[in-house]
Amino acid sequence: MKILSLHQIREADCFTIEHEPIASIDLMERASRAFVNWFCKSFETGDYKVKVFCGLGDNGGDGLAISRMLHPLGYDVEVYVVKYSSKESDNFNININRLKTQIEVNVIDDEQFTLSLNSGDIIIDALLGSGISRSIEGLLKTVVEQINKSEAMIISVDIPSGLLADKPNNQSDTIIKAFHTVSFQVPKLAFMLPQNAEFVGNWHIVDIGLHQTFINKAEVVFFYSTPQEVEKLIKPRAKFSHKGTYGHALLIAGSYGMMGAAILSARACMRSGVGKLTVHSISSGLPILQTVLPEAMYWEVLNDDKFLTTDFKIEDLNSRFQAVGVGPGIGVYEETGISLIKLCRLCKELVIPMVLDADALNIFASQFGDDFTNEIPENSILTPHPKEFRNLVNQSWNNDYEKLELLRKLAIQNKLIVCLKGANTAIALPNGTIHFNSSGNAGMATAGSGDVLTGIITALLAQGYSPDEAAILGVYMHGKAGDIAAEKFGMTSMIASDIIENIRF
Ligand SMILES: NC(=O)C1=CN([C@@H]2O[C@H](COP(=O)(O)OP(=O)(O)OC[C@H]3O[C@@H](n4cnc5c(N)ncnc54)[C@H](O)[C@@H]3O)[C@@H](O)[C@H]2O)[C@@H](O)CC1
Ligand SMILES: Nc1ncnc2c1ncn2[C@@H]1O[C@H](COP(=O)(O)OP(=O)(O)O)[C@@H](O)[C@H]1O
Ligand SMILES: [K+]
Repeated sequence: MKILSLHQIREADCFTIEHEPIASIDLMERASRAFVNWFCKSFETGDYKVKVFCGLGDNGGDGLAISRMLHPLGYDVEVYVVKYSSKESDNFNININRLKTQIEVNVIDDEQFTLSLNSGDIIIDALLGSGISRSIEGLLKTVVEQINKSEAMIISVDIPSGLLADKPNNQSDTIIKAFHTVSFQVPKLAFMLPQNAEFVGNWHIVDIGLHQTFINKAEVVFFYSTPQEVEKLIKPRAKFSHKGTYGHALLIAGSYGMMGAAILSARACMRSGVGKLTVHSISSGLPILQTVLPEAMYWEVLNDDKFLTTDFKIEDLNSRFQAVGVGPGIGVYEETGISLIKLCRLCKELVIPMVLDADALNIFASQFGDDFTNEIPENSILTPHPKEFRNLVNQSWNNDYEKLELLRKLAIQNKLIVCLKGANTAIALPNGTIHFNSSGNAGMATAGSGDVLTGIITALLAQGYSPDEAAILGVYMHGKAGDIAAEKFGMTSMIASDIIENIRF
């Protein structure tokens, strides 16, 4: 799903009005109806009040229309209009006239006003929408602060009032802290970013029928990968296929005291459809590996080191492996760094796709400085978490928008696929697009879950998925497995092994 810029959202509105054609006020009616449908599915009527706070622009117009629609459905609706200026939008004025015959409208025009808000109330925030052009001040600020202080559940229409849709707010900005945000047609970039989580809450998209011709043609940088879109990438298994059809993966993982990382990524690799898997690890880890994962083959480090010190040769890899995953638990030893460089050079020469994770990335950051990317083959997949990413780019950022720009730059300039992990993992592709993942949950913030991801993506590369597809599909299936695990065990109790056991291709 495309994430349109604010400018494109306005253009999509205008295009729809002109080409459907539909009057602007009727489009507002449709948007408000879509919100109301969502609301009715989510909340039954009861002995609580729905307090709708409206601004004076079109977002306020939505709030008025929503109030008019909810009232006859049996909801106990109270309407508040915050009169922070003398200018109302046309659609606001039409809707206030339509509403007035039905419900009394409370006007807030004095900063001394104290709102009476109870914990059982539902507040609908229709103060400001995507038309915000400056920080919230004065009367509006007082109202937003009182709403945020209340214990009522806040539901924002389109976007939390005060939040900018696709650029950073000032740290001191006053912004509604919604529990739910119900947004029209497409998600906003702001929803994807950790810095806005406390404002956006759980977000939902409702279809308001903006013209598909416009949306299909719109050129965008950011995408939200919906389950429907991503699951289409899964290749069915052919009836007469055999293990050779699904590739042979090499996973290089583990060191003394870190064999768990190797086991987790290897198990996840086997669960993700690879034909054959060889694990390269230290020889003292061999008995553990062979016991817990008899499906895999092993190639141990010959000298009995506690870490990887392999002098990789072309004949070790040539015509054997279709994908190489390296990093989980290998440690950041200098000797391992030398082996890693040899490995990367051979993979580049033999054009074997790679996944680089965890300590492989830490080695690059600590031993190879700013030139680290010269050694990484083009089209490799990197899977850093934010701290590993910071060390890799050797730069910090003031806000999440700057972080995304650094991510894009890394992917474009070096022709890499970089998965910046976390909630809504951001996958940057060499073509400059960024794809946000839709699956996963905070239960995955547990040791070893990143190792699982490395195994999954390595398996997909070995099966012939392109690096772009392997990254997008792998991250999604990892999150989906985490979601199933969370349902079974609870977010707090689930562990990385539970993610593996619930991978479902
Ligand atoms: N255009 C359309 O066809 C549709 C628009 N819709 C709604 O319209 C919204 C956008 O409407 P608008 O563009 O009128 O924008 P807003 O409703 O956000 O209001 C913008 C108005 O408030 C003023 N303003 C901006 N920042 C302010 C601040 N900090 N303090 C005080 N006043 C401020 C602006 O000068 C402008 O007059 C969307 O978020 C959505 O809710 C929906 O009804 C769907 C259809
Ligand atoms: N709050 C969260 N919501 C969704 N996914 C998360 C969350 N926290 C972590 N994850 C996922 O869990 C994995 C954690 O990886 P990582 O930090 O490398 O863990 P480890 O190093 O312990 O293996 C990543 O895929 C990340 O996207
Ligand atoms: K709003």
